[in-house]
Amino acid sequence: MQLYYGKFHALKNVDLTIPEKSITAFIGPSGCGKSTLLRTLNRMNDTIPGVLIEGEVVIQDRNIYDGQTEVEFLRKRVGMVFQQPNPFPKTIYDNVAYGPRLHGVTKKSELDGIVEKSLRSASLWNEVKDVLKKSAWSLSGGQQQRLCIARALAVEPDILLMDESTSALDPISTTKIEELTRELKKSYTIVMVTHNMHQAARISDRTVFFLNGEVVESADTEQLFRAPRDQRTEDYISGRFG
Ligand SMILES: Nc1ncnc2c1ncn2[C@@H]1O[C@H](COP(=O)(O)OP(=O)(O)OP(=O)(O)O)[C@@H](O)[C@H]1O
Repeated sequence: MQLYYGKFHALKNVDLTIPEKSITAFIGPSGCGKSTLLRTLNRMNDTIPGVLIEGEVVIQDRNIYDGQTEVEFLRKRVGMVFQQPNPFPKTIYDNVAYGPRLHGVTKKSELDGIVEKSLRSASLWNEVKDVLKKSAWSLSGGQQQRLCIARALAVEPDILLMDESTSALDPISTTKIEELTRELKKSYTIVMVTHNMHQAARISDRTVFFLNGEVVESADTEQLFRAPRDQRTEDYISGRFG
């Protein structure tokens, strides 16, 4: 596929397959198009004026740019977690219940179940189970980020997009989210953008290296870091630029 911001050709001939139930990391220097591609996977670029996308992005046998796929379909199938934790100014409970309520779940017992399950999946339940009615903003940054993960999981997506989701966090919170991500890949397909090559090497199964809007190399993480095929990948991972 191709993506243009006006005249600027931001993604060039991107042809990728992202395996299910595994972690794929996008790496590359600032401005190479990692976040643009991530946002293409849930059509978050739709709202940016002047964006033109050519080609197909296929999720579960559907080209999400076919003109028929509703954004609602994507919002349910594809969850996203951002760089800065961004819980709503609501209680912990209401943050997690937000998506299910939007999708029509009203029964309290059902919502209670979803909230507990999602918070457990995000490894946050034990820390918050007694303070569910407290404001989400009373949590630490790392807890807020796990709450955002719980909020994303509450609508039972298949795919979880993470855009530098640990870069605003301290090392302990980062480790927690990395461990959590490893656990989540058993049930979800995870695509993450990271500036941190060590993080990609530590937790991802596949790594895609971008440069100037192009995919230079896409390979099993272990292979890409041990024996990159392209000289530019080698230069980047050995710290010669970026
Ligand atoms: N809304 C926009 N309008 C115009 N150009 C944009 C827009 N968003 C991104 N770009 C340009 O597209 C290119 C790719 O940006 P993108 O944010 O995808 O890169 P990135 O690899 O994620 O960078 P970073 O690591 O710094 O976040 C950059 O040259 C950027 O300036």
